[in-house]
Amino acid sequence: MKPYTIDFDLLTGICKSGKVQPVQRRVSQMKMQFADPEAAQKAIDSGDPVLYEFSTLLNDEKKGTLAFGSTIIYPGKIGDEYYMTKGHFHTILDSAEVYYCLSGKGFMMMETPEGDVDLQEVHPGEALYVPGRWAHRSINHGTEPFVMLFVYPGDSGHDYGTIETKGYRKLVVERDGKPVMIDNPKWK
Ligand SMILES: O=P(O)(O)OC[C@H]1O[C@H](O)[C@H](O)[C@@H](O)[C@@H]1O
Ligand SMILES: [Fe+2]
Repeated sequence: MKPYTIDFDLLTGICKSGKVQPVQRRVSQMKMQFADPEAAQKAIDSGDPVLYEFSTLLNDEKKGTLAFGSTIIYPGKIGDEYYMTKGHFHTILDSAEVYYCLSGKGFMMMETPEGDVDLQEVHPGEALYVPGRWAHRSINHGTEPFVMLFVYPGDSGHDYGTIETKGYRKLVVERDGKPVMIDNPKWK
């Protein structure tokens, strides 16, 4: 493999050269992850908005490589729950990941299989280190797109199943105009 460079706009996270194509996720792709599936269905019926999109350079997906890219979580809510990513553990559970916030602001919701929970707010210019073993989900509680660069080991893989079946232990919802962390009533 040869070295290469790639552009990411420092505000929007968009790769203008088209060297990497974004993947979009809409409400219909994660209806059951929201606390209020009826609110999700309403959003689907009225145009099924894009919640977030990400552009990943996967490279070889082999041990020793790095995958990297940008992710954009759009502002909005489903019921009183903010737009967020599906979230995942890494298949190789002890694989870490670094995020760097380019613009907007938001949270990273993290939890371990043992039940530790950590919520970190990130602002432009801040890097976040997600150690191995921590599932991670990005949440936009702001009014602008929440944009981050990320880097993780190329062979780490994505385990979505655990989160899809169990859910996250905690949710972030809006109460009196402010984000608050609450227990997930549907957590199994
Ligand atoms: O994979 P999701 O939980 O849907 O999140 C979307 C993307 O967001 C991140 O920034 C990760 O680094 C990517 O690996 C991930 O695929
Ligand atoms: Fe990840």
